[in-house]
Amino acid sequence: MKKLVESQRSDILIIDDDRTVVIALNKALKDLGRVRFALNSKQAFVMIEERLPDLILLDVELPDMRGLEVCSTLKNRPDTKSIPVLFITSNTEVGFEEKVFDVGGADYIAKPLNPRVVAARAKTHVAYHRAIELLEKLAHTDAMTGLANRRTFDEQLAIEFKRCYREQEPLTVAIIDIDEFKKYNDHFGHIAGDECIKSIASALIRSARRPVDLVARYGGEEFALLFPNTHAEGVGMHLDNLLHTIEQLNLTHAPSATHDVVTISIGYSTLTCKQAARLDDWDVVQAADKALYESKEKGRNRVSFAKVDAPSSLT
Ligand SMILES: Nc1nc2c(ncn2[C@@H]2O[C@H](COP(=O)(O)OP(=O)(O)OP(=O)(O)O)[C@@H](O)[C@H]2O)c(=O)[nH]1
Repeated sequence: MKKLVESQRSDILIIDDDRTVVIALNKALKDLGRVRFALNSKQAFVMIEERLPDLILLDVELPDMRGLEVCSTLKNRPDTKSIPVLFITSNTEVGFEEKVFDVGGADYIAKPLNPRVVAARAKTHVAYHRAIELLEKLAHTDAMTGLANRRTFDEQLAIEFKRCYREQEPLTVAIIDIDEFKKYNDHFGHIAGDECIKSIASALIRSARRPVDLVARYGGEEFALLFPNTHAEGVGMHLDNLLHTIEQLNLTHAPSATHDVVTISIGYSTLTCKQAARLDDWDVVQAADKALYESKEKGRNRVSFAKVDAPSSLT
């Protein structure tokens, strides 16, 4: 893990309007990676959009916005909240230290700057940030396929469910299961079974239509797809195409299986914003699961749709 954390070049953003400070910091930090600098907060936010830095060194007093405000803004944005912010200050006011931590600052360095202290602190924070990012990634990724894992699916489902209600947009969920996979494993062995799951996972990710659509490994030989802002009609044809895509992978199935090549079954369901107002996010998954069961019952290698039922407490 240490190697992975250190392998990429880090990106450090200095936000300070004092050019002498910028020059001193650049000299102290250039060995740690790429150093960029902004002279005010407006410039800084543009640079952050271009690329998320691994560390921000922030002057407390900027010409257009207070450093504390800049830090609060960053900590309130999902994409920047985990970036460590190190304040640079000559402020000796009582209580200032608390203010830095109150707005989510990682630490502060007092002027006059000591280049070795700056470099040491920066290095520690970059390493922490990298390690946390890596852990986050590992916690949300299925190790075998590289797809999003069940945890990511559950989290994203909860987010999209709320959005469905708030923005009055439908939300479609599909569950996919590899057909007669036990026969595949029994015939070819577990390692070949893993390779088969990986091939299907790659095909599913290649077939994703939009960046917002989520493809996850739901568990075992099951996958789950999330289509935000999408009606059932918008997804049906795509799912039919997925059946063909998997068939065309031409993965030879076990001799005892119904089809010569590996196939999948799909169930899907759509939640409208009206339903989101009175149901749970799991109701749409349950409905998709019910539809998957129907696909299996009807002979596999097919797509079925099921309406979201009212929860038992409402029926
Ligand atoms: N190789 C491999 N096999 C897995 C993995 N996860 C689950 N399986 C296997 O997938 C098989 C699923 O079998 P079943 O649930 O009986 O279903 P099936 O044989 O696919 O039959 P249908 O779903 O009815 O078409 C089991 O043999 C599991 O051991 C995995 O990560 N790797």
